[in-house]
Amino acid sequence: MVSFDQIEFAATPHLNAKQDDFAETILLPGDPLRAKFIAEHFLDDAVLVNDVRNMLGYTGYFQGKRISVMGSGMGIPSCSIYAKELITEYGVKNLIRVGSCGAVSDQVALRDIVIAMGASTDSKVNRMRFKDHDFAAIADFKLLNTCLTQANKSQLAVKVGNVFSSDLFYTPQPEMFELMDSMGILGVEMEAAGLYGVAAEFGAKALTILTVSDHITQNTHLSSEERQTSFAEMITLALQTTTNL
Ligand SMILES: O=P(O)(O)O[C@H]1O[C@H](CO)[C@@H](O)[C@H]1O
Ligand SMILES: O=c1cc[nH]c(=O)[nH]1
Repeated sequence: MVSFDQIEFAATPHLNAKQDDFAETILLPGDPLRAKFIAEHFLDDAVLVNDVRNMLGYTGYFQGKRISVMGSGMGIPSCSIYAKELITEYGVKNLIRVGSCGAVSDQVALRDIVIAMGASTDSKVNRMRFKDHDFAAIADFKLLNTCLTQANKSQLAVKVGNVFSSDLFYTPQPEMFELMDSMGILGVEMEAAGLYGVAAEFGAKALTILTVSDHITQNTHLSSEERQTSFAEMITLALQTTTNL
């Protein structure tokens, strides 16, 4: 029987891209089909660089700058695997999540763009990496500042603040939504706190930009087709941000 150590991976257990296939900056949507959509509609000369588990990853150019985009999967464990391998095995330095989220506040509406300055969570991952203490999972200031400057320049309204990264999409604690609203949570999603923890642990910069696809407390939703295709403003904001890094 062949042991795990004896298996020769093309690159990592989860990525079959060649050493310099990824750019220094990568956009990370949860959905690999959103990565394909971004590559096909927003990048020039995009080539597929990863297809392990159909977690499609591409590298191309935006306004002449080399940029990658890849799905990260759903949830902190999946996103953490890809973020860690991209940083430590491929030298990726800037990771920008472009995701969807649910809103819990009447001050936040469907299609709003939320930038996660920080991410609260019910996940234990950052306590695992921080000796059981509370680690403040925050965006990299340079990425955040560059993104906000770009949003202002584009006259694009964004909401900036705290989000909640949940381990369970189907939560057994719906009473949390009211508390989240009262504590200023702008959106509920499933990766930001983990992505920020991985970036801190392995020395990279990370930012999360979200589009509100569901209003949890108002029970309104974008269709799945809209979720995949209607995030143009957020994607453009993320890509324009990368040109100023
Ligand atoms: O649209 P994405 O980026 O996948 O983000 C959100 O959507 C998924 C849940 O439907 C979770 O991954 C959550 O974080
Ligand atoms: O995690 C998520 C993502 C989108 N919408 C939600 O309600 N939750």
